[in-house]
Amino acid sequence: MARNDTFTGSPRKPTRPTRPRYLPPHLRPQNAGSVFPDTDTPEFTRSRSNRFNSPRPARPTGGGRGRGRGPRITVTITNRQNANWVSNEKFDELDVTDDSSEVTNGINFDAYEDIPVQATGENIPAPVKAFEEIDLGDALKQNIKRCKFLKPTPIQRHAIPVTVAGRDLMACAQTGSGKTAAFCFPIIRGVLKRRFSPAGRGGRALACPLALILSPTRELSCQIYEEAKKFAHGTGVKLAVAYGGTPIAQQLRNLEKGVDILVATPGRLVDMIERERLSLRMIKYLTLDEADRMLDMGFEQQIRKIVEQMDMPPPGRRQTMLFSATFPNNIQRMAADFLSNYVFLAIGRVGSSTGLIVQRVELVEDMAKRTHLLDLLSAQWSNGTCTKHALTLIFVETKRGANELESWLSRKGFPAVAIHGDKIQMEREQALRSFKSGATPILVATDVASRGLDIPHVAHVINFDLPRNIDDYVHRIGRTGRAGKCGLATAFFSEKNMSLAKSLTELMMEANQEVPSWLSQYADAENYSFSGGGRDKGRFGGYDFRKGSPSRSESNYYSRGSYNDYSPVPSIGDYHAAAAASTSDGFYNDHCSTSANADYWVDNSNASLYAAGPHQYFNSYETVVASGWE
Ligand SMILES: Nc1ncnc2c1ncn2[C@@H]1O[C@H](COP(=O)(O)OP(=O)(O)OP(=O)(O)O)[C@@H](O)[C@H]1O
Repeated sequence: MARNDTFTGSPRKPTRPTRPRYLPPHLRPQNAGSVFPDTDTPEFTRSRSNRFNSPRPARPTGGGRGRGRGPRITVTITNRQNANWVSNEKFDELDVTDDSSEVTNGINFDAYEDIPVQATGENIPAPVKAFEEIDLGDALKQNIKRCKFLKPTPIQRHAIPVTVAGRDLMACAQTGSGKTAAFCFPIIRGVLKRRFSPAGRGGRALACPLALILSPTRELSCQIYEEAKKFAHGTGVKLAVAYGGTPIAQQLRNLEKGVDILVATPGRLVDMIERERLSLRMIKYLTLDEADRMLDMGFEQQIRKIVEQMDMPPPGRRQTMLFSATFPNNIQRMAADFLSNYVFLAIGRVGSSTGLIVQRVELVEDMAKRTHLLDLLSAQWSNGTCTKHALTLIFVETKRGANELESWLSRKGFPAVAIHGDKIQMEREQALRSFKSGATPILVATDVASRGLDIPHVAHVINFDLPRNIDDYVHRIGRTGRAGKCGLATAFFSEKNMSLAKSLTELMMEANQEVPSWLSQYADAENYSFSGGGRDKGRFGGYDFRKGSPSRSESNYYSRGSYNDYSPVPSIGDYHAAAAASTSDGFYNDHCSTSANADYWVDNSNASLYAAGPHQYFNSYETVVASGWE
């Protein structure tokens, strides 16, 4: 924090000595005392210290603190006697952006109609076009309006009717496309309908929630909890969150107060069950967010224990929802154990890397990465595109690497903070807060921050070290380009990453990105050697593994947003399968026409971004920031 105090010129006393900041000669502007001169202004200092000193926004403005994208507006409440005032006031405390301009500015809902959708399973409930079409209850609907969710996103349009109808679901949709609400709304609705049932709920010492939402990281669990709290505001539905790294006592006390919906990470959940403070016997709704991660080798045992070996009702007696942006076939197969007569939904164009994210891959030797990063950040700075409203998230491979890069960047005058699994929870939370607020506009992270986190204003994701697995890449770059906004992702590709060349090339091609010729050559070479890190055939957005390779006759429906449109618009899975089988049923042609219509949920005002060639790199970046983020 001391470093950031220096950077912003905050009058607060630093808690530890300020590090001297070196400014490389090539970065020295004529009269700058900071690498980020705009944040040195008294105005920024003032607003930042306000934010830190007061945990809540000043009233009677309606502007929330947090997750907003774009400038906030001040809503003056003219009638404080209004019956809604108290309720609205409390809602504001829940970190809701009250920027009425942002929804229409940032998200182009018209582009929804072009989204390719695949749904398989028996008797699939029809999708809806508006939240009003679903019986969600008045209180929940009011909260949806307060959140400025004017229209459901494609995953919400298709998934909510399925789960409201009581069906199990395996859903695959692009990063940042609104999956959280897609599982929260039906759960809250269901809990509201059930919670007054006379069935015993355990009593004070034993908490028996009706719904359990599991996620792989503490930060993601907290985020889902905060989001669900907004949706459940004023409904009487009780929520609690349980995650490791913090004392369990307070979390147990919260459970004692009663809990309908519990959001948890697996480890802490098991701990609570083993202490006999929590029982899963009343669970009616089970959600695994980032389900493929939850069922991969790292978590599978724990999840099986929770779902199969504790007292949770079996499939059929509970409703199970699995959500992710990626769903490899082997994981789908395993996940099927947890489901009963489920609907499979794949929503999104190709790959989970939406056209919203401009992807760049640069060939950089390991030894040269730091210099290259410095050049990149310097260029951003000179373009004014590394500010509190255009954050940069840098992924590295190891915890040690994260610490080292954080220190090095700070020494070079770039305010950075690191997050990784070896930091204590308080440090992790502080780092994230500082990054989100823009006080520290660069976050260096391991994969602990790669999934699910919805941080407004992340304009640039840099894969300083590429991950080993293409799915991790998809999730990492998905921290930008969210909710209809544009973003930029840059990857440093070195010799170590050869095994990723093929899958990366495929992914970029699918997302209409410019693939450097050297990368294509590596990908070709990889074809002749091995295919480690490659994608399963027909995987993302993929097809239901129960059906094998997709074909028109097998699938229940393919559509572009409209349920009645049965035209076979393929997803990436279809694309691969079609390529592999050289089918003649028009997949390729259809795919091409889909590609031409590439803008899923795209802010069309950023069209120039997509036309930008390699030499327009920073110009295009500027476009992202100018029109997409601020
Ligand atoms: N219907 C909607 N209208 C407007 N904004 C929405 C809507 N649904 C979701 N959002 C916003 O979109 C953003 C991304 O949503 P969310 O975090 O649920 O994405 P996700 O699909 O879970 O992403 P990831 O795959 O990275 O976990 C959030 O800020 C959320 O508030």
